[in-house]
Amino acid sequence: MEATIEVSGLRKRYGPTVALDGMTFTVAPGKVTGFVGPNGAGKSTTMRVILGLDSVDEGHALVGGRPYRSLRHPLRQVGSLLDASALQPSRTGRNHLLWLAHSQGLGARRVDEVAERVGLTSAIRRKAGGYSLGMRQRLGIAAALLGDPPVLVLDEPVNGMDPEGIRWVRGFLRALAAEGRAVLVSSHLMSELQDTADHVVIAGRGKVIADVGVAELIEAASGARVTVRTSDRTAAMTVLARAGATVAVTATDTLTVSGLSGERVVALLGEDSVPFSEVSAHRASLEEAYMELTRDAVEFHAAGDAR
Ligand SMILES: Nc1ncnc2c1ncn2[C@@H]1O[C@H](COP(=O)(O)OP(=O)(O)OP(=O)(O)O)[C@@H](O)[C@H]1O
Repeated sequence: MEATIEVSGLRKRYGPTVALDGMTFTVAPGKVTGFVGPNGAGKSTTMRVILGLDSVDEGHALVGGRPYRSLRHPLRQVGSLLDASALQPSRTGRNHLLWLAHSQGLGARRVDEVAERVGLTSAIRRKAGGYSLGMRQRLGIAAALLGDPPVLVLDEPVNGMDPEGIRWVRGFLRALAAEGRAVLVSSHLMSELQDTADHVVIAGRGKVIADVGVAELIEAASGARVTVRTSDRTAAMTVLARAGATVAVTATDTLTVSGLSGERVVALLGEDSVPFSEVSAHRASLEEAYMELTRDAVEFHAAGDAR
């Protein structure tokens, strides 16, 4: 099976709420594709449609060229994690996996393999009800991997994980993609995808607002700006503004300059003997790039979040 996901023109309403408004993107094999957007952007609904759990008013989603519901062995073709807390608390982690494995004609050996792969071996015989959210996420990822599927769909897999867990998921997702799998992973925080995603699909109000490689996105958001570090901020601002630059103060000793090249900044500061310890091309963080793109698409802001 070709390891791809194709989402094409999905439209869906819940009464007056437009959940999906033409959502369209493709997930390629061998990459981690981050699916990012503010709350209510339509990420979970899209994932449910990909997995055949939700219907749409228009459009279609294909996995390996076919609708999920027509796949012969769906769990061997697509692994998914939608809600890590959806488990029976009195069952051990191992029994939870055994129950799923049996439904796919898989045995106990595969269960122990995936438990080991996600680092749950020592806890796998304990009741899942006593697991932390992070351990439940690992159990959910183990379940997604049971059928060794070429496509993975994971909804907020780092939710509730501690920094060590988050680091583990990042490396793990990269390794799964390096094995040639198509990995679609959602998050409402771009920063969670830093060092993980090769590509991002940014959603807002039910549609795609950017579908772009991470390197390209950072490059575009960085713009033609220059970072200047100086012990004489006032003098530097005066000289650079006089030459026509737009200058913003980004820290006590740091300025971000637009409208002049790095070489020109160095020359101007040199001519006026303004001290500086660094002049470099500004590099936007993934978070910064994301904020710029989603500014107009945010459905609502958290209370107290000034606009
Ligand atoms: N079962 C439902 N009934 C009514 N409205 C729904 C239902 N499911 C989703 N919606 C609405 O559809 C829109 C998209 O929701 P969805 O959960 O797909 O977004 P999301 O990007 O996954 O957000 P979050 O990060 O909060 O999970 C939202 O406005 C949501 O309130």
